[in-house]
Amino acid sequence: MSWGYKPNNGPQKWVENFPIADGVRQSPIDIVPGQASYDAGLKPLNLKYDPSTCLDILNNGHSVQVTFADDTDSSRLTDGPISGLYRLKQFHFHWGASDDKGSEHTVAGTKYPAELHLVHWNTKYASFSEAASKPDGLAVVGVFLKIGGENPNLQKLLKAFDTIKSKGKQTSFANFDPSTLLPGCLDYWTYDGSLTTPPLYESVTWIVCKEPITASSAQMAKFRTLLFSADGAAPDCMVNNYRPPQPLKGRAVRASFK
Ligand SMILES: Cc1cc(=S)c(O)co1
Ligand SMILES: [Zn+2]
Repeated sequence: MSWGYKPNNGPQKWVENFPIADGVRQSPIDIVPGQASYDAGLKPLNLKYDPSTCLDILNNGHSVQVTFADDTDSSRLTDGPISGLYRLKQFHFHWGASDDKGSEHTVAGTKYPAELHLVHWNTKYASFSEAASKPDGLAVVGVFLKIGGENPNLQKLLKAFDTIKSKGKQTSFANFDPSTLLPGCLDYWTYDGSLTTPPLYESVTWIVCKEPITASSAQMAKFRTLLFSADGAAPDCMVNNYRPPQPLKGRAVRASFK
């Protein structure tokens, strides 16, 4: 039985096969704005994405993921809390079965309906997979989704969902600019954490944007038409693919803004 989000294979069980689930820098966390310390030394995020690096969109059985060509520096993150240059590898989402939950990070206990993760890897290493297990290997930009007006930039993504409904489905997906999914204001919180899915490597510098982007309730419903299950298996709706907040264990959360 492989890991998932059900009572018998979900976040409460992951520690059985991935003991680091009880580690000292696990993600996500509850971000308490009043306890975050403003750090004037934090630089603004510098994100530059080249839509021509967009390759395909995939249902990997845990989320919907858009993958990028990472053989050049043309889609990358610099500055912010990191040093060096991190290349964009993929982005994906976590969401709930209803609009009242779905994000992984929470803000003073508040859950958002979904959370976008833009995954970047440190080019001091030779590849994503080499970087993925290093303490400074990854930088993930998290963006909350809140319910509001229809988001035209999500539409292109959502239209592809019908062709990747079940686990293992993948289709080419070109010329998508992930910067269209970023909020106008790039104020952020940052802390040292981990992947939020197994293998839960403690390799992520988390960069969580304070400002959410919007999605309509109908657009959120579209995410919920995806399936955890493969073609031919009993259909199992892909919902609640989020890990709940983990203990802070003394970590500092810094804010790039006052
Ligand atoms: C690499 C990676 C990062 C995150 S946050 C995730 O959910 C899955 O895979
Ligand atoms: Zn994620």
